[in-house]
Amino acid sequence: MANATFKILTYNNISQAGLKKLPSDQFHVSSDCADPDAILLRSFDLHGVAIPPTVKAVGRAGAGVNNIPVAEYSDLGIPVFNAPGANSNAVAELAIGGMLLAARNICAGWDFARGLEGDDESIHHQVEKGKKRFVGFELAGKTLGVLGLGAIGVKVANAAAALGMKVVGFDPSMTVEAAWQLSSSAARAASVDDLVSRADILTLHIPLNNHTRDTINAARLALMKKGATLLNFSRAGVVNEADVCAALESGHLHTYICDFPSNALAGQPRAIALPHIGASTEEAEENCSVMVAEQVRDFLENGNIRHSVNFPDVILPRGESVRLGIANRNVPNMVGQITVALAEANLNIIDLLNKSRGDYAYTLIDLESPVPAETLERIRAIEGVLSARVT
Ligand SMILES: NC(=O)C1=CN([C@@H]2O[C@H](COP(=O)(O)OP(=O)(O)OC[C@H]3O[C@@H](n4cnc5c(N)ncnc54)[C@H](O)[C@@H]3O)[C@@H](O)[C@H]2O)C=CC1
Ligand SMILES: O=C(O)CCC(=O)C(=O)O
Repeated sequence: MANATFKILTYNNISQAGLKKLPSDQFHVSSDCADPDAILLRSFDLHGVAIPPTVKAVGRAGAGVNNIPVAEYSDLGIPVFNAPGANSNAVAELAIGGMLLAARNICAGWDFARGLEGDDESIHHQVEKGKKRFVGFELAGKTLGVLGLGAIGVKVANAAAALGMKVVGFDPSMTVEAAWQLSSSAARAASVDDLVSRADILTLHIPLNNHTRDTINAARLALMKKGATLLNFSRAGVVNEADVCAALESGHLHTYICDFPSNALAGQPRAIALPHIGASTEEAEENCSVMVAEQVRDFLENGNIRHSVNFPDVILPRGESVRLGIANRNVPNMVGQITVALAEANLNIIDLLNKSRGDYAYTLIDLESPVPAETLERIRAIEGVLSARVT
């Protein structure tokens, strides 16, 4: 819709590169807005937050959406967008860094070196005497287990293979695109249990949801090789932290490297917890904000859906026509009832695209003439229609 002004509420620090995609003559972007058309956020937790009824879209400038009540928004017909792959390189590089931290005892060694006192000759003497405490191991030849072969997992697997590691992965829902990108040297584990039992180093790159919570628990830790290393740049909840601490204390697990500090981990000398910086590079922040801002803008202006986690991709090229975007339940006769309402208002359809995804569907309809308010209300009142909007 030309000259529309949309209000965007931001939580967290959204990179300027993305905000520039929302020109100020058409978008009011603010961290304080009572009636936003869309919300842009990173890790802010929206669970339990009552969002205003004006909200039409939510954009997560990142990958994980466990901080967003996606099912609740689906029932309101609100698409949740994310930025698949946009920060994957940043996380993959940090995961490789995490492996090196563990393999070469870098944090403990650096701590020791920074604590040395005396003149340089004395420091040199203490270094040569003390360094035997920090003997590590090389990555080449070790087996890396990768759980979750999506955007991040595949990049970690390929980088590890290039470092001479043997890579084994498990992902029952790997996409064809990810499979094309994965190094042909990577082996396929038969199950999570098989994967964890084969790994010298296990790295987790799965989303946190009801199926993946506590994936690494006492039983799985017991299957791991004695002295193995666990990396978690996914989410705190995909491991059972108490079980990880117990495995560190028994010595069965040698090191736990993660992006999620906690009081329990602070008391573990062989746990290294970074402050959720996996995606904290300028490049990743820009990529995520640009991708999600463009997607939210296209939805607000044209009703197009691209990279939503709860609705299908539905994209129609935009002409001069009036456009109607309808989110509905994926049940019979939705398009039938909608087109009857349009026909009875004497509205001629120029183009129509309807796609479904699981329990939900989305319909874009281009019309020759404006939709009267009562027709829009009639469509909204159809059982199964979740939201309807003219753009
Ligand atoms: N530390 C940080 O700052 C960041 C953390 N993340 C976390 O990493 C996760 C993965 O990110 P991406 O690779 O970009 O997502 P992605 O969606 O490209 O890949 C996730 C993969 O996990 C697989 N998967 C899901 N459940 C599984 C299971 N039970 N067993 C094995 N595989 C399973 C999926 O099939 C998919 O291929 C995000 O959901 C997020 O939680 C992502 C970006 C930054
Ligand atoms: O925005 C961030 O820094 C967190 C990134 C993240 O965890 C994700 O993209 O899933």
